[in-house]
Amino acid sequence: MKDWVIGVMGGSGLYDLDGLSDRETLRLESPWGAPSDDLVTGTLEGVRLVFLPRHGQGHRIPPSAINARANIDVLKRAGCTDLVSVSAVGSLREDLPPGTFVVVDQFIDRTVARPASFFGPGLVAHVSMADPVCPSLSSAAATAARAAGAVTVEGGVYVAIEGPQFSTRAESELYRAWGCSVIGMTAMPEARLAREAELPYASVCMVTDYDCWRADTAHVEVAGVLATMKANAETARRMLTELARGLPQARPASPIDTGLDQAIVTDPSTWDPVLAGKLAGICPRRFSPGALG
Ligand SMILES: CSC[C@H]1O[C@H](OP(=O)(O)O)[C@H](O)[C@@H]1O
Ligand SMILES: Nc1ncnc2[nH]cnc12
Repeated sequence: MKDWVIGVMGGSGLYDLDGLSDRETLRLESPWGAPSDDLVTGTLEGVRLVFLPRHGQGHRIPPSAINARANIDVLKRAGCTDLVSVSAVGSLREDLPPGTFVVVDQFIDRTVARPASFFGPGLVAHVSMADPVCPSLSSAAATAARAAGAVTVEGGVYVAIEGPQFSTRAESELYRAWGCSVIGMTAMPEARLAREAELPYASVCMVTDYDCWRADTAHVEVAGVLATMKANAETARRMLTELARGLPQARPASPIDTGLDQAIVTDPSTWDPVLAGKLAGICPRRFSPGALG
């Protein structure tokens, strides 16, 4: 077995993975509340995968109600070393038509109603989000998407909106003027929380529509998004197989693995013990009972 454990956060249209050997369902509890669903674990090309559909089976959970803290917490507790997110997105650029896979490398967060940190009063930390994705995992995901047959673009800015409504035309034009490439509702605060949980993160975005800015193109509607996702879900699954196949046996250490060492400000002697206990899931190295400090 290779020494990676890849968490896969499935988005709209990707509610399960097939082809896993040793498939098992895991129900994990989190001090942050209920995750979106049970985890499905199994082996693909010598790599352990842990799958979680962020909207839950049957797409029950809207973007604002996704408990991203619980989702990241249970993926980390399940032993994930890295996290690959798969998302449906609208395109804000002419040269990113539906069907394109964009492995984004930046985010603009316009969400307003979601807990966005594991930390808080009594235990303060500030991680860097300057480079919010892991470059090597993103590059491996892009190579895998190409091998799976997808037209793939490396790099791009994802603007995360609160939703659940799609954007107004003025907002869509504003995000284009800001230089955003794609638009979705879920990558934030997920990417922030993955960073706090010391999980290298890659975001593979599948373009399903042109949002509502493009002349002579019908504005985005859910039916079109789901139809395009259905057509691309198999490619996303192949991308994950290619990713697992391409990973080397040994996982190189990443600075993200120990990012909290530079980020915690609060003096350990004053840590809130309740919050420290909750944080043991995302960082046992610092917060498990035997390691406090
Ligand atoms: C079903 S269209 C809008 C929905 O799709 C995207 O979800 P995900 O990122 O989980 O693939 C978008 O963010 C919205 O949640
Ligand atoms: N145009 C769009 N806006 C927000 N989220 C989306 N997900 C897929 N298409 C989208």
